[in-house]
Amino acid sequence: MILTVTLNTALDITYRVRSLRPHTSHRVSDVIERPGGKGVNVARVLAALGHEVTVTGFAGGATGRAIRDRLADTTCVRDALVPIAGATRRTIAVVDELTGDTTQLNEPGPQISPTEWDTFLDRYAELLPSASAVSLSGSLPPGVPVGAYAGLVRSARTLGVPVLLDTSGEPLRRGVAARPDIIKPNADELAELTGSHEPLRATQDARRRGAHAVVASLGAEGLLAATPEGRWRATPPSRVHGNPTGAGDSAVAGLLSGLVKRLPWPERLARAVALSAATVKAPTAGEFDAPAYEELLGRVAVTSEVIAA
Ligand SMILES: O=P(O)(O)OC[C@H]1O[C@](O)(CO)[C@@H](O)[C@H]1O
Repeated sequence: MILTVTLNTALDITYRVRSLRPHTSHRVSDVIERPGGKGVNVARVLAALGHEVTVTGFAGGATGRAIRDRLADTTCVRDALVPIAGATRRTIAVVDELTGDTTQLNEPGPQISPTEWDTFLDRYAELLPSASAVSLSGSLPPGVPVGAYAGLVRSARTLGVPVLLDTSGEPLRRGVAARPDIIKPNADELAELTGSHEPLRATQDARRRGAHAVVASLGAEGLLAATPEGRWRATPPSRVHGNPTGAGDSAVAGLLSGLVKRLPWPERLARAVALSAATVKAPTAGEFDAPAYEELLGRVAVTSEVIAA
């Protein structure tokens, strides 16, 4: 099975409004709720691709219950979330129907006690030996140590389980130093990590800091990868309009799926870009449009990248 870790799970709420304008009140035309947090989205996409997935992290309160009830209905996804006293957060994505733009509001998440953190570490240690790969995704809720991902990366590497890290800021900086197999920062996260706003050089720099492979998500421009086997750029055939929430998580699912199937890097990247674009096309955060994925897959351009001297 593939293990996805979401320490800060969320009940993702998507609101559609006619036109979003600050300092005014809005009538919401449509509300959709779904289990979220980055690793939960990764799990859902992996399951849709036919993989067996186990989800771990924390869940509590009515929001946590809602997530667990929905996960129970998701084929191929096993719930191994650790119960907590606090309540799982909500995130709100507001979709502006006129422009198609999305505004995202993410709550910080519940306080995690030292005992709850220890319980999670025991659960992770139990699950790791049967995982073919693990993803560590998203922000850390209050109370979880800032070096948490670094420790989780080290445990996976000790057991020889390939580990992908998708986070930001100091948890990313420390996690990279623990030498994960793959990181998937967006352009801002990569620039913050390396101090470089030139993505190709920044991906190389992130590798020098410890990541074996770096796959940067560059929005509409697709993915840029620096790996031990080479450097590639993977671009969707045309600009896709829609809700980008969860597009990065779908890219992570594509990379993990390709990893466990031992596909060559260019094929992994093509899948990741097609899944990401098909997620933007789907109306709800964290879902992908399956026919669009099949159609886009053959039309993603993957080209080798050379760094100018
Ligand atoms: O953990 P964060 O970085 O706050 O991200 C969480 C959010 O990101 C998303 O996964 C989209 O990538 C949403 O589902 C939402 O839950």
